[in-house]
Amino acid sequence: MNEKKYVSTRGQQRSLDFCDAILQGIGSDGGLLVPDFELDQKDLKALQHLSYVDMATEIMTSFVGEQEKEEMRALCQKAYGQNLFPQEVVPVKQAGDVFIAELFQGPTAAFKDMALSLLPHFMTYSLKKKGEQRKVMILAATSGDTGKAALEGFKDVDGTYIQVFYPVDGVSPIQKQQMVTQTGNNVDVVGIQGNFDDAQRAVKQAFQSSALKDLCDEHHVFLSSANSINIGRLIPQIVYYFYSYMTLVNKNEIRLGESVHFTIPSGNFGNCLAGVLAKKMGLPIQKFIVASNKNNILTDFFRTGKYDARREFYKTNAPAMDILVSSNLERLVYMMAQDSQKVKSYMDDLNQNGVYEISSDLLEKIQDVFKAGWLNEDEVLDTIKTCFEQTGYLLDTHTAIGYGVYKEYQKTSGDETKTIILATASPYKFADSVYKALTDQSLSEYQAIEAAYEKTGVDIPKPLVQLDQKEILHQKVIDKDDIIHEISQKIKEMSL
Ligand SMILES: N[C@@H](CCOP(=O)(O)O)C(=O)O
Repeated sequence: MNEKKYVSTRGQQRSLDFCDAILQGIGSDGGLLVPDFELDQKDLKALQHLSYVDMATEIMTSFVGEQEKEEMRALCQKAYGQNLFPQEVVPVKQAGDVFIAELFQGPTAAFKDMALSLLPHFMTYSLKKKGEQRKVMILAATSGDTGKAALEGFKDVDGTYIQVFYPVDGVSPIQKQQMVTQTGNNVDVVGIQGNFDDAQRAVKQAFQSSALKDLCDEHHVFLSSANSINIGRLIPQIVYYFYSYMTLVNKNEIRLGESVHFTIPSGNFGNCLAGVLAKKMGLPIQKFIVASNKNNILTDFFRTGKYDARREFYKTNAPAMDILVSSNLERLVYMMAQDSQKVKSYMDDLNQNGVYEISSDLLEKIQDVFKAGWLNEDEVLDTIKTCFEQTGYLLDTHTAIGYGVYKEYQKTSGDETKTIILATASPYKFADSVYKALTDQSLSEYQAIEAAYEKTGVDIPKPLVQLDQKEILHQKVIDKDDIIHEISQKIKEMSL
């Protein structure tokens, strides 16, 4: 009997085992699935010298059950032990007095690869375990990085079809080119006139739509998600918290058991939530420093307890974080409050009125562990320049936000606790902004890649080399209100 069960943050979903949780992707009540069991306390000493594959195996097993450990090992080996990542899956570099965990060494040069190289294996594993005969249609909303990583992960995977929606004017030119040139016989990439929140909202609605459910049944298809709403996206992300921590231990930068801070550039909040799970599993994380761009709704939330989405949406030079409805905050509130009724009423408030406010005792608990801050676009560019000049480390626009927010925290608090910043993407994915930051000159995206390389000597990730030469295969752009229709069209085509 598998005792690792998952329930919804909103309390109205029967409990599911790991495979059903992965396949279903989201709670049937619109909530997000969370573990309904005490998380294993990991023995840090036993993890200290493990390879990435072995560490991932240990962590995954905690969420599936000991009896499936060897199967987990085989999946982790496929994801991290072959040729998708370099030998050092997550290098931890030093930039001045901070440590930077480079999560962008995978096939699409963004941290989403850390989970999306494993999620497709979870998915096929679960399809098989459940004897599922239907095809799964994976939906993803993206503000730039998830889309490409999900496409790359799921392309040509048997039994799956993937459809990605991205804001046509809301991602970097490189991110867009990565998606619209995607090959594979089961992929669909659709631009929308709208923003990420529009795409995410429609995708969430698709899961709740009884008309779509009927259509799916008729065509022997079911829906799942490649976004961090799927618990299968979060679990693999726990591993790099442990791994980067152990790298510092093994380099004698910290003692085993010493507390550290993590700084996380945040949008949909999945990256941070994985850290919260790592902390619950015994990783000595003292604080999470949550970094935002001008869409600073998370900063306001952590400072005031009020989540107010009734505000202007900005397009910024850190587009992957251009998000106002940060899905995984729901999981955090659930985990801190342990009260699904409360979560449901907050989410009802958010959906109906665009705002909710948590109780003061809950805020106090959250503020014990979370600090938050944000940078505007000029500050992002200044930070890239200063960091490069002072340390020689080249940040992308999102990681620069993490770096800048951390530096401000360090200055104002005087807190010198060792800190790891999660680097979420290669600087070359945002080359025009990065080049502008370094030189104050504007170049087109592809010229900026070359020029930034000339200036810094930082290697250009292979997947971005000659990206501009690739054939454009996906040109479709639709209105944000037509997303559900587009999904239904694809369901019909899938069974042809
Ligand atoms: N920043 C993301 C937005 C979606 O986040 P996810 O972690 O829920 O997939 C992106 O780059 O698409």
